[in-house]
Amino acid sequence: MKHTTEPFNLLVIDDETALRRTLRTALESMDHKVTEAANSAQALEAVRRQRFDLAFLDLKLGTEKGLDLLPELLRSAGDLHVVIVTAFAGFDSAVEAMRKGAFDYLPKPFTPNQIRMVLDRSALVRGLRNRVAALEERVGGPDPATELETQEPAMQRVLDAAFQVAPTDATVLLRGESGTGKNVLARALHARSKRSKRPFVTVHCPSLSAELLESDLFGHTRGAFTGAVQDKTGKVDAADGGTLFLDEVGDLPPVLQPKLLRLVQDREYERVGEPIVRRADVRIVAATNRPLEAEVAAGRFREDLFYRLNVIDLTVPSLRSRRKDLLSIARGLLAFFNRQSGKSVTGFTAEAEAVMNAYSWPGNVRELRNAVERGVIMTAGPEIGVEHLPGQLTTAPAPRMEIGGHVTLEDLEAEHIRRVIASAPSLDEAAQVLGIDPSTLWRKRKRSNPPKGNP
Ligand SMILES: Nc1ncnc2c1ncn2[C@@H]1O[C@H](COP(=O)(O)OP(=O)(O)OP(=O)(O)O)[C@@H](O)[C@H]1O
Repeated sequence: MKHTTEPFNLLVIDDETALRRTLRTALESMDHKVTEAANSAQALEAVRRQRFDLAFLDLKLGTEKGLDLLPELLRSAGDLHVVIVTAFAGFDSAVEAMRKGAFDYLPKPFTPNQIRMVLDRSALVRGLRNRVAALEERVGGPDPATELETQEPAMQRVLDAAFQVAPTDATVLLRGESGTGKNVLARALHARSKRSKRPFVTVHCPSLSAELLESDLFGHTRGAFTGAVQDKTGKVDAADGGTLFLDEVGDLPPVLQPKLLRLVQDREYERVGEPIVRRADVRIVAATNRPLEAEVAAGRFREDLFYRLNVIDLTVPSLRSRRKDLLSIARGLLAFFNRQSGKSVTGFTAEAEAVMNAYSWPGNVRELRNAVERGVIMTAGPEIGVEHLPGQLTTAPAPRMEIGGHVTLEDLEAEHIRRVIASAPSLDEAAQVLGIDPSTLWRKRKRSNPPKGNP
């Protein structure tokens, strides 16, 4: 008998050994993984140690009552589906169990077909829940169909490496300037992994205070801190079986770094206010737009955590170093904004294309996306002209400076210094990245007279 859905991780809770074995045999013949528990204590211990998709719970557990265990099970494992099993198929106990949060009810004796129907329904509900979570993730803004094809060898190497590690569970660190598409690549990695049917969950490390971020990541129990009025599961739990994406991981507050290290290293964590060790089955992908080495050198990022995250590191190239891809990405974005606005703009004028090609795109693909969106809105004709593009494309033409290009060492150094300063949080840190002391940096800046607006 084969299962019709993905293999489940199942828990069978019954005090009678013979009944556990019968159910186990039936479930294993459908290729599911089964763990047994003979009483409440064993069941609770099991759900704390690992994640189960579904538990079969007998209403009669020797001297204990399955109905008393049900709320505790659900409290310990937020999204567990609990199916009540009983020989006393009283309507009242079924109603009571469903009221307390059971997923379904199986009266004994049941057939393999009835088991299969319950599992199919559970898979359907879980699949819908994952889809809702994925859609909620996108509510922040509709996403264009991202084009991962590239004409640039450097980008192709990144994509090749990314797709090679995608099916493994290796931790990946994505580096690259802001807006280069690290988020997009993280999703593509997940989509090509064996976890693709499980959730992809993003944690924005800089967006919350340390206290809220800890609860966002790991969850909390009621009363763990002011405002924690009820138990809450965290994103590690929500990502179980899937991928946890830690965006801007360099901004993770120091107090949380040992906790993240434990998660990355041992896949263990605790909810805030609950000293119970939980196990997480997540693949970790982290992203940073700052050189983490500088954060480590400045004592703001733990070195051991850095090494744990930096197992496979991939640097997404800036848009200015992907010139050959620029117009094809722009055309893909144009098609997207046409659909969104109901317009039918056919392309860019030759002059607009020349301006786009010459511009340095410090905000990378995000800036290009905004420029194309603006162009589609502003043009009344069939094409986007220079006048429809944002002003900075023409007023601040940055020099095109490529290593190995026709550029003096002095100009190259000045441009490198300008960019490091622009991405570092302070001049001291920029000096550290550059490997010079702050006074030398100050002198060099003065000499090269960088544009105003930099820190
Ligand atoms: N290849 C692409 N095709 C179309 N759009 C893209 C592509 N790559 C990135 N984008 C778009 O560019 C924007 C920025 O991408 P993304 O958020 O992945 O960058 P990021 O490197 O993670 O940025 P940050 O470091 O600021 O978080 C998004 O709106 C994304 O949809």
